[in-house]
Amino acid sequence: MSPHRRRIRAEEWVPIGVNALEDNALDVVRSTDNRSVIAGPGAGKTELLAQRAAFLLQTGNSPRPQRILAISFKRDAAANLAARVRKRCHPEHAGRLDSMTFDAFAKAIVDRFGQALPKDWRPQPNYELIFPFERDYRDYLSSIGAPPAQVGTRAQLMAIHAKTFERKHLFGAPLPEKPHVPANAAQWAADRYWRSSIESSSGSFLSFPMLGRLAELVLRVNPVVREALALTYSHLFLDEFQDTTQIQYDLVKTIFLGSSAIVTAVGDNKQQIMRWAMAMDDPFAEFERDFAAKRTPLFHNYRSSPDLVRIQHVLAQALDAQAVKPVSKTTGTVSGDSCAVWEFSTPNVESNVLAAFIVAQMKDHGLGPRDFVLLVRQSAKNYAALLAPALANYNLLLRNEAAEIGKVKLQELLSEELSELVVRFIHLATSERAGRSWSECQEALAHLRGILSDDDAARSRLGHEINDFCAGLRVKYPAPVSTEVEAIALVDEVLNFIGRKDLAASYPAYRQGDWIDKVAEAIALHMYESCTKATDWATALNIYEGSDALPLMTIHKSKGLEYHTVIFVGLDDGAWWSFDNDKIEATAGFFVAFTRAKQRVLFTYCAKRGARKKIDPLYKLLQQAGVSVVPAG
Ligand SMILES: Nc1ncnc2c1ncn2[C@@H]1O[C@H](COP(=O)(O)OP(=O)(O)OP(=O)(O)O)[C@@H](O)[C@H]1O
Repeated sequence: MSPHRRRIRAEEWVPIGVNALEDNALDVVRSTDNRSVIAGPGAGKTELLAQRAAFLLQTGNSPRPQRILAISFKRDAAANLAARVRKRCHPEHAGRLDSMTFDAFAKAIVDRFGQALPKDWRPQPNYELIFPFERDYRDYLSSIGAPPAQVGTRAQLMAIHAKTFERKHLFGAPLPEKPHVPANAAQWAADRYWRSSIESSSGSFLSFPMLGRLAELVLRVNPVVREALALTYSHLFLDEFQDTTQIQYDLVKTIFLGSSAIVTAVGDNKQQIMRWAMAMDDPFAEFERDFAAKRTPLFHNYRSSPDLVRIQHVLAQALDAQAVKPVSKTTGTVSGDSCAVWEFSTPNVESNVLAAFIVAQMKDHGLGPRDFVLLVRQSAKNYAALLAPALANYNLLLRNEAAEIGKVKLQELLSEELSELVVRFIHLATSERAGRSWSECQEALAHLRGILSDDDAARSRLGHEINDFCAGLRVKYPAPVSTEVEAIALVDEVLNFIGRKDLAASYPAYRQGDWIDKVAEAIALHMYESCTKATDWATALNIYEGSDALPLMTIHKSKGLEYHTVIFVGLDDGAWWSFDNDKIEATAGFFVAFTRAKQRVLFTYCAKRGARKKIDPLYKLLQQAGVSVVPAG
């Protein structure tokens, strides 16, 4: 049944696309107060948010013209939530959900209102985004010389750990309206850091944590803007709330605390894997206190088979002794062990055995390449170098999601609006039957150009324009491009047709700096790469989107995703070298990786890559759960 626009009475509303929701989930979907939902993996937390959006939009509980703001951690999680809502709601309803990442949200605020910041904090509008690492802070501290004598000494400066500098001194507290007069060496260094990032002679250089703090400040000192923003939203959803940083939480508080927006925060403490990136110790407790939110647990697991849920529970208890065992709502469909550690003599043998196994499983269970994921702890590129040729022997493509294309990560590139639009237009121009693409392209352009759905004349003109453009493109590019120059020209042509100005007007990220050019460059590079492996456009676009490629990614990138089979390559000290630094976070990472699987989890071990002494606790947990270690080649 296609979703309709008509308002549904709240009493008559039923969940869409799933058979049922557990009682607590339904209670949260219909709730009118602030809630925190803490539940294990696969409990349907993201699904609950999608259902709640549908409920609020379809019943009018989120009254027009107000909107719903959903904040996720990753671009694909944000896109996934929006897609689930689009699938279930009429476009006019789905269009009132703004689903984005925290970073995008903060950046959009600074991009829109940054010039209203107090002078000392006002960045140049064409600031550049930077991504500093711990070593950059270390280098900075050792490069800035000695503070003035009345403030402190160089020895005091050198005693500050780079992490403490970042967490406490740079971003630990909301920014004051006027910069502090530094009282000690750390404050002096932090103040200089901010000053040089904002006022350097070569422009402003801002990281996402800086944008978060600036966004909070601009709204705090401009109450009218803050109120307008708060009033825009009737409801706020916060997904993966366990990984919220103080910066993000302060921003949420400044905008929404005391506003009429109703907040729903969902997450799982056991999946907290971003403490290294400044996640708060216990964001749920603070949220419940500040927003008087009621905690509501969920008890089902809709993702994993009963046997995997049993093993997951052993891991869960290592992270939280009070964890309640969830009830699996699916059935096991694979024969043999649903989890094992496979030992290999060399990484080469490992790659070949895994490739053969995946191909056989695809055949046996009618699966596609994207039902599998190859997870690694880090250095995905090194693993890809071995695994890709082994898979290629079976005509399987590997897609390293962490690969950098120009200045953009592949995983990010593919969820860029511009990338999606360019692919749609090329598809429309180059395929014989592209009925759905045609209406998608028309819809997207009408939206960008502000053409209303009932303006028939403008829509018809737009239709002709699209047809003419695509006909021209078809003549110019009958086959996949064969040079990088050609790819750049093609992307440029499509981009100009879509309209840089209209894109910038609709998407703040494309308004700022040269991000749109970086994305366009990455699209062209990736398009060229994809074309080199194809003889026709359909195949080239397929390769571009990776719909038929097996994904390889780090644990961190796998958050929120799910696969039939998870293969974790390299359960050894080499990959988990920092295990001793934060055992809890490392175990949480292990838990996240494990819980992405619906039916099977395989770990691989190869002595050539490292011992398994440091991570013995992980092996012990598997042993405790009855998981066997077997020689596999
Ligand atoms: N009520 C339900 N009935 C059937 N399937 C469901 C239900 N709720 C969720 N699912 C399915 O279960 C899977 C897990 O749901 P979801 O991704 O929302 O879980 P989650 O709690 O956010 O997981 P995680 O924290 O592990 O990322 C998805 O495939 C989803 O479509």
